[in-house]
Amino acid sequence: MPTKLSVNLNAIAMLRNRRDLPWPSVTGIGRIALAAGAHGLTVHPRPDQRHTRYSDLPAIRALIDDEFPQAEFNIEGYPTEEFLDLVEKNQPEQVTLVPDDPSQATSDHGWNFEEAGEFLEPVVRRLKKGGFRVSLFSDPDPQAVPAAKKVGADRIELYTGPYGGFHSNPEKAASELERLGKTADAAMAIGLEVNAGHDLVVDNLPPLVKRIPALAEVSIGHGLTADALEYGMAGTVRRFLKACGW
Ligand SMILES: CC(=O)[C@@H](O)[C@H](O)COP(=O)(O)O
Ligand SMILES: NCC(=O)COP(=O)(O)O
Repeated sequence: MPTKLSVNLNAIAMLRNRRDLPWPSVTGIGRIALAAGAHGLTVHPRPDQRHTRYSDLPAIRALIDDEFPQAEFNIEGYPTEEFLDLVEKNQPEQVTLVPDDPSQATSDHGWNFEEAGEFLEPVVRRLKKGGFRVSLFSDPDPQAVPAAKKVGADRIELYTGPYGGFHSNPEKAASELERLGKTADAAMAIGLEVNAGHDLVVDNLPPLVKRIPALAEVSIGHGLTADALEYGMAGTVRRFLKACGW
């Protein structure tokens, strides 16, 4: 089966949050993404709610339940008590735990499983008891994978930021791709499923899914939203010109 696509709505929410107006609508864009065939929706609510707001989550849950029951809801974030409560209230199919600090602009590294193992183990147990699939954001490091398995996760999500960042350096991108591939091989060999995300775009996806054919899911926000603007801009300008009377 090809890799599933979960559309991350954080960039849409951040754009909406520039004004006290309801557009672009996070659920409206989520509906368009699911109607176009996306397999799920991802949000990464942070404590300052500068992207997805906590109040967006029930509406996304209802959108999936009412209109796209085959789709999955993936909530990402650092597992504070507030975050775990949010997860339990909104019942996603998947929770992705990310070691990000509230001051970070975006996620930029995976868990250090040796250091965080004791902290993560009861969190993963609680989430799994609640019926949620648990994925752990992971750097591409094949040696680290057994520790991820030990804390009880179902999946790891490979952090693809450096791979995406080497878009103009094919040699470095190829070596980073191999590190991602070796980490995925190591994870799958011990029964972990593998997701991937961060700075993925139309150009860097084909080599990634070729190197990791069993990649379960990619979650994509920034690059996908940029493409939606670029490819949707011409038609939108024409609608506005028409509204001006042209
Ligand atoms: C875990 C991960 O890589 C994404 O959730 C990323 O943090 C996207 O979130 P932002 O678009 O809010 O940076
Ligand atoms: N988990 C990664 C994600 O959801 C999206 O990251 P990005 O495409 O916005 O970099």
